[in-house]
Amino acid sequence: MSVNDLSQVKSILAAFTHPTLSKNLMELNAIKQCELNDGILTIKLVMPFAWQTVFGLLQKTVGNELQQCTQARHIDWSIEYDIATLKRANEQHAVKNIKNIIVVSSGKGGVGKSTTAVNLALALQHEGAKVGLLDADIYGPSIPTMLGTQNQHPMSPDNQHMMPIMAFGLATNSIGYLVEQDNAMVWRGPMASKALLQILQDTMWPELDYLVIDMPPGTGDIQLTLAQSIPVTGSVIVTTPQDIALIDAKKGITMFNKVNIPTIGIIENMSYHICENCGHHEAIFGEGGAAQLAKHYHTQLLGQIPLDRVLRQDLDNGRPTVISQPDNPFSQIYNELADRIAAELYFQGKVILPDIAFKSL
Ligand SMILES: Nc1ncnc2c1ncn2[C@@H]1O[C@H](COP(=O)(O)OP(=O)(O)OP(=O)(O)O)[C@@H](O)[C@H]1O
Repeated sequence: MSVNDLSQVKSILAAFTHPTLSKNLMELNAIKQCELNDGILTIKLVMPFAWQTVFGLLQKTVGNELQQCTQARHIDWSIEYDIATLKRANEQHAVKNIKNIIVVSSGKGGVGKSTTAVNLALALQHEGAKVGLLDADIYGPSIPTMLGTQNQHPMSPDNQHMMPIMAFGLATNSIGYLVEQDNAMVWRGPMASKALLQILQDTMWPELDYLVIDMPPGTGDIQLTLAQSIPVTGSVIVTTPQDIALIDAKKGITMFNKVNIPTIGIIENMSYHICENCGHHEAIFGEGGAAQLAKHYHTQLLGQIPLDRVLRQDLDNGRPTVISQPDNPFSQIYNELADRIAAELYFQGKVILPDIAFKSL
């Protein structure tokens, strides 16, 4: 293959545009191999954020054009991930082995924050990352039930630290594994936030690209203390399109702004209902609110998740949709959401060097 052909291949790859690419693949320095041997074009990418679904789209979009320009019989595509560690708030509390922490919060209870956190964590893993999930929702630690791990308790090899509970490849810990739900509910502010921070610090996390934290709902003292103490890379706010939830979502954005945690964007859950008989989309809780909210606060509407029985049933059965039905369109929605969040985190953030990245307390 001539040098010209190779530069044409690179130009075609660089011309690929997608909402997850604020810089193109050349500018990202993501093209690590580009060779033609015996009619086989080998393309290897290394990406700094989870990107598997968009990688599939890239292949479909440019595959034919690449084959035409190189006359290759076949393209051998591959992707690896070297997920970047990004600057975070409260750096002095950085947790060993964890590159990036994404907090999932909501101004109001019951909007689907835990549902989103669980499916998002699994989707980030599906998209190529090593992922953990910490359930910090003291008022309703529902993640063990959603992952089917409700009867498990973390082991402590040294009576100080806890081994995470592994579920579908995720390293997890939850207040729900440790205390009876009713006991946790009565904890007062300082006690609750102290306990949650201790769980974060005392879990023996394996090396993780992303730790997703399911925060307690609301914007009170517990949430503020956590936001001021957890080494957070970015927050995502879950809301429904209902006015009352949107008002509370605003409080969430304001709280994170106050403590200098970037809000990566807003996820609108229960956005619409798809009629099981005719496929009609109905905006049960109203429409357009989350998009307006995002615009007003100069942030992004990251995705819209429909209200659907399947999502609830799968969680009630302890096998989230992303795991139990990977080909379901809802899993696709979560996978795309995961790519979007990982990319926004990267492009809105600042890469930090690994030596300070792995500093432990
Ligand atoms: N998009 C959806 N479609 C169908 N059911 C949903 C959806 N999102 C959430 N649910 C259901 O709504 C209920 C509440 O969801 P979830 O526990 O995730 O909310 P939450 O915001 O975390 O609540 P809390 O603040 O009380 O912890 C659950 O039964 C869940 O299965």
